[in-house]
Amino acid sequence: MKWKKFTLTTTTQAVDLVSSMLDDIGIEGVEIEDNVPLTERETKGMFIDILPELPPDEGVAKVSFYVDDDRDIEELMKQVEEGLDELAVFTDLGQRAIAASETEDKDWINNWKQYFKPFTVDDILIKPTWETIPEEHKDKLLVQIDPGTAFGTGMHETTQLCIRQLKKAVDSGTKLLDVGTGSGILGITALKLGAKEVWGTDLDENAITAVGENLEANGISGDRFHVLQGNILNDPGVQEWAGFGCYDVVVANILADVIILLVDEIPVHLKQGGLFITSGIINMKEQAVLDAFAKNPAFEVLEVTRQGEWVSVTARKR
Ligand SMILES: C[S@@+](CC[C@H](N)C(=O)[O-])C[C@H]1O[C@@H](n2cnc3c(N)ncnc32)[C@H](O)[C@@H]1O
Repeated sequence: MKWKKFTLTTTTQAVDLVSSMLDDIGIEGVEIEDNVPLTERETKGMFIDILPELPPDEGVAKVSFYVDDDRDIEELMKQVEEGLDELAVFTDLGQRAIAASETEDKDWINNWKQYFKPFTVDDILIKPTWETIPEEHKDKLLVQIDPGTAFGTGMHETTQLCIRQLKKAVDSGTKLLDVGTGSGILGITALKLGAKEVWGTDLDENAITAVGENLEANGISGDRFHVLQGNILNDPGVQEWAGFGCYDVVVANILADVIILLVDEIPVHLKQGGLFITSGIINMKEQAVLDAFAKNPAFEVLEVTRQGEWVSVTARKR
């Protein structure tokens, strides 16, 4: 589909009002660029570990919106200008300049698919559901994934670190808890490796649909992978649902700060001798994660593995 991009230069204080005005006239999904640093809460909510260095905020913001070619652009821009006139009465709109850029061909939801190609993690072939199996990989253990809008194609280093640890940890009796399951890639790989059953949690509701679809794509029955939206860190309902003292392996590929909190929650869910495989840890936070494990007498760290700038820590419950 063809889209035209318009960028309004305005003030940071006007951004919320402008976005709401655009929404009122049927323009959804605006893009905002400014130099206002994210709050700690925003950073956590977006699962970002390292923030870019920003120049000082000078109160200027750019609000971009996309309009598809089918719309009457002249009429729409008239409505935008009228909306801005109304806002100008009670807020400073700054420059209020609108720039139109070249028409682009964008499919926001599906654009990433062109970068997701079949790849291997040792003897496992991870393949988008829509691609065919490459001839040279026909002998590999096949995992098919369409993450949809959930996280987890398997291409990220942290997912691959977890998969390599799962290969060592999983056997035919394994009951696995997959915290932050996303597309379900880790749980599904564990099932393909022979695990008996998986329980997965995620904060993201999209994970529920993604896991269901990916189980189907892999020919795995739904009663082997149970999934729940919620936070095992602070929701007694989720903790109860997952169950206590019953897992051979827990895997969590999230972020160092979340792993540090999980170090105190996971022991109650693991069997004695069970393994906690963690990743999502950027190398500069490796020591903080190791310190958290060292502080908890329930765990002994067995192995630390690394790929690129990412780290995985595997610990055993004593
Ligand atoms: C990096 S993705 C990992 C997805 C997938 N497991 C993989 O390895 O590719 C992290 C996921 O953890 C989820 N998440 C973050 N904090 C969580 C928490 N406290 N409990 C459950 N899920 C969480 C996010 O929504 C996201 O889907």
